[in-house]
Amino acid sequence: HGDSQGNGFKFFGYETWPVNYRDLCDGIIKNEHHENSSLYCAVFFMDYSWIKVEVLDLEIPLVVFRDLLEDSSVNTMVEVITAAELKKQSVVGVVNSPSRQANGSWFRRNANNATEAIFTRVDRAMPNVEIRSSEDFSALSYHPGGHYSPHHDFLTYFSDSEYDYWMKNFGNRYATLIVVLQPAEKGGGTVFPHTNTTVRPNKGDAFFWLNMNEFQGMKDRSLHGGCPIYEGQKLILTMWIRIRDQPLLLQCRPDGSLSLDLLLKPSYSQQRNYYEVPREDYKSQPVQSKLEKQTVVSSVSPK
Ligand SMILES: O=C(O)CCC(=O)C(=O)O
Ligand SMILES: [Fe+2]
Repeated sequence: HGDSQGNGFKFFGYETWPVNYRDLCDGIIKNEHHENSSLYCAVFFMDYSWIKVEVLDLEIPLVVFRDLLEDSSVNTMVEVITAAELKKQSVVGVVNSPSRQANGSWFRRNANNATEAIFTRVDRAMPNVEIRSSEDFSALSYHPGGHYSPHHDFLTYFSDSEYDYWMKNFGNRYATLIVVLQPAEKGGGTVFPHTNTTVRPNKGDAFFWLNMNEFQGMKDRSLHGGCPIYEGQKLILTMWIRIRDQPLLLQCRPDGSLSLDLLLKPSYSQQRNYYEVPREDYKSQPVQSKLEKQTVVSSVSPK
């Protein structure tokens, strides 16, 4: 850590990065550190294969899925993106913004064998996240000098009249999943400044976090940015997952916090909607006299 690999490297949009955030980006060196150390790891068996999850932040939460994808689907996806015509990406309608320098293209989940394989694998890894509520895959390519300054994926509108198709039908951006197809040679992590964390996973890994709090407002702590690329090309797939039909936020504890079990131990809770126990079911149980005075506080009423 404390590496100065970014020293002296000026890029278009340099000034959109607070110095301490850029320093946080530069603390990560390829093949030396993947990212700041994990809090803990979990492994579960799903559909005949192991899923490995590491927790980097409990509060957002931010998790990394290791070796999620097979090389073959990653390689095919890289070929597809390389052959596609990529467009300069914009921020809130502004093309060539100093806050975002990347090229990209959208891919439907059933666009080709690779997108289908990736979608299916992500679905297996997160059975309690409804990824059918997500926008198309956003394939992004960053070259040296490319970056995306720290921002929130949660969208802010000033009135309902500004809502687009996604907002009207699927609501706001509840969570984000990023699939790493190819890390840059130098630079190009993803920084979460409020957690002091830079994620810089390897080919075939993916990471996931929530952009919304339990009141479905913006989660400040989800602030993140695509660190500047110093060498090589970074290729990722971003999946912005909308709030429609999501079980995780409904399963709040009394203090409003989120149970990570649905992410880390989903095989215990196989069925997607296992938490939706109607209150009536509790009432119809014969109540033993000893328990009579107790109130059921754990049931969550379906919305
Ligand atoms: O490039 C990155 O690491 C971050 C990309 C990002 O923030 C986004 O696509 O919303
Ligand atoms: Fe983002």
